[in-house]
Amino acid sequence: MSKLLRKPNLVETSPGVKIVHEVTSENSSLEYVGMKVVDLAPGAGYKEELGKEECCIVALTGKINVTDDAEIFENIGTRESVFEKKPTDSVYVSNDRTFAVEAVTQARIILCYSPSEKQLPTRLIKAEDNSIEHRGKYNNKRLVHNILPDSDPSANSLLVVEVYTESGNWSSYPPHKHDQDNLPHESFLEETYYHEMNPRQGFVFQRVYTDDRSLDETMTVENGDVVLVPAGYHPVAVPDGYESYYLNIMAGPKRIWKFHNEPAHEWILERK
Ligand SMILES: O=C(O)C[C@@H](O)[C@H](O)C(=O)CO
Repeated sequence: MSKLLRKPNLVETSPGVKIVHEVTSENSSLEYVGMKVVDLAPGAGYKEELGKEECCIVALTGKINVTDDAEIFENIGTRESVFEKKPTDSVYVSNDRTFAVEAVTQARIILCYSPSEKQLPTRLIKAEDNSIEHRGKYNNKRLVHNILPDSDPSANSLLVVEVYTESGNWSSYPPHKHDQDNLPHESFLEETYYHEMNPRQGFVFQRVYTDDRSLDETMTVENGDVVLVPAGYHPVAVPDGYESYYLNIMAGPKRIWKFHNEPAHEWILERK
């Protein structure tokens, strides 16, 4: 059984609140990245007291209200399905604060965590604040919504991004890694992938492998699955007929996304 692939496992913790995924430093090998995927029925509430970790609350689908006890952000969230392919709203909350989320409509939220010591202001990251990128050509085309890129100083460690890969295309490709603290050449960042497919019965393949192949897993990933990337290259291949969406959370000792392409496959980028 794969150590890196997590299937949705819905646990109802209170009426209308279902934890779909929970990745922590206790139940995984990750030290810098944690995540929760939470489903909320209309009117249901989820509250958390953060310790020494920061959190980015992504309104993946549906509408929610979010408060950190000082500010309230009402009716945030922009889409019913991620495949509407429009950016959504998120809220950054710093360590040692409390936050509460209330669902206005049926909602799925993703809570992205990383260890953090220094308090920063709570921030509403509006959908229109996301920078949008179209990357790649031929069968390497993808659409990116940058929620918390390294150019945005709102967080201490967290980097959060959404990626759409077209049918029959590849992403995180040519294969790249960021598992060495060796700037300016490469940064060390752990990563998680939360995947969805359209139509939902689709699947993608994701390979996670290191140069020495001490880690080398190729996974069949289905709708709602999470893949952990503690180290190594992590390309995604999408079959014909299906579109892929994933949300990446990255964090490490330095908040810089500097990746290293696998030299054998870098020529992909040189094509005219
Ligand atoms: O551009 C892409 O294909 C997306 C990836 O860069 C993805 O966000 C990732 O692997 C980050 O390290």
